[in-house]
Amino acid sequence: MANAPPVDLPFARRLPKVELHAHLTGSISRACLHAIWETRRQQDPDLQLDDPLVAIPPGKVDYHVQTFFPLFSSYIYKLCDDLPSIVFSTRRVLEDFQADGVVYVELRTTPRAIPSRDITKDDYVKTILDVLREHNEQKSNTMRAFLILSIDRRNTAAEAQEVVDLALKYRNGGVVGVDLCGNPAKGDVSLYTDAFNRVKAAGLKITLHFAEIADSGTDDELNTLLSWQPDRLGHVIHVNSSFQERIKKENIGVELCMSCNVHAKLITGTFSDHHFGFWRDTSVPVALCTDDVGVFCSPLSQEYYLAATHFGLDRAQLIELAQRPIASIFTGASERRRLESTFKHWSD
Ligand SMILES: CNc1ncnc2c1ncn2[C@@H]1O[C@H](COP(=O)(O)O)[C@@H](O)[C@H]1O
Repeated sequence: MANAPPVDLPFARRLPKVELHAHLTGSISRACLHAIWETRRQQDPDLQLDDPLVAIPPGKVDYHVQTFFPLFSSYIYKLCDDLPSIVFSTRRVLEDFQADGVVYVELRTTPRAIPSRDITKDDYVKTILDVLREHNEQKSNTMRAFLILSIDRRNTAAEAQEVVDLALKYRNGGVVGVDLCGNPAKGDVSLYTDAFNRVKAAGLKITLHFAEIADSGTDDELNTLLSWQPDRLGHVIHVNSSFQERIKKENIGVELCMSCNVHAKLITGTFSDHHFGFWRDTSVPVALCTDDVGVFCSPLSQEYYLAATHFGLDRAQLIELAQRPIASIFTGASERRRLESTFKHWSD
């Protein structure tokens, strides 16, 4: 590769990629939301929801903590509130990741009941797992997809236990772990200690949103989160050197979402200031991730391209970087072997 041309977007797209931090509802493209809105409007001409292309204007990516979370509760959840919309959007999300060269994805989603349509949290999870299974069984598909269930920081301790119940019920049906997500400005995480202890005791994997904002990066909160023995951590922004050392010592995988962090102003500065620059020089598994490609509009190929551009990586270094998440996938040996073999046989 001595004289290989510099990394460009087509190369980053062709590169096999592993996506470990993608919220299902946040990964729905505006075009897909628009298609759902068109269908819903045909069924119900009195539909009281704006066109997604108006509610979430094309090109707008500057959502921050105060505007980002309401986008889901006040809009997208209302639009995607029946099983056909959930099936349609999940299929599209899988197609979009695969078309971008992703070969392995662990999507995550918060179990959602929709009482007005008689949909339980169990129905919601089962519906998504059916779509994932249908995708994985299709031999021509080059990407395999698995599911992480999220506990939202707005959940009560009992609701968190319900998520764990579902994760355990469907652990042989495609659920590989449990996440803690939601507005980092809300909630007291110690409420979920029993729930995550149950996840760990059952042998399921744990990933946690970690120190996304200064308020959720207190020593108290981070000590509680680390006491649950997470396998991976998302964002990892407001982390002082003593927590960095613990993460390194315990070799916990880090899921880094550059575009989200820059556009949502979760970090100070821009791409070249991102803490990817710190973690890339450690030996922990590093995974570049999209977080919410439907909102921040940067597919995984672009995240790799941005890393190459802002941190001076050549093609060989990018291929190496793309393999770093394999050590921290939640599925185990057979998928790990498949991914290692994919990279071994891949040539540009
Ligand atoms: C900025 N980064 C983030 N930090 C924390 N939580 C986030 C997030 N991005 C998304 N979510 C969580 O994922 C839900 C949408 O997908 P699902 O309905 O679960 O599939 C949001 O409601 C939010 O709680």
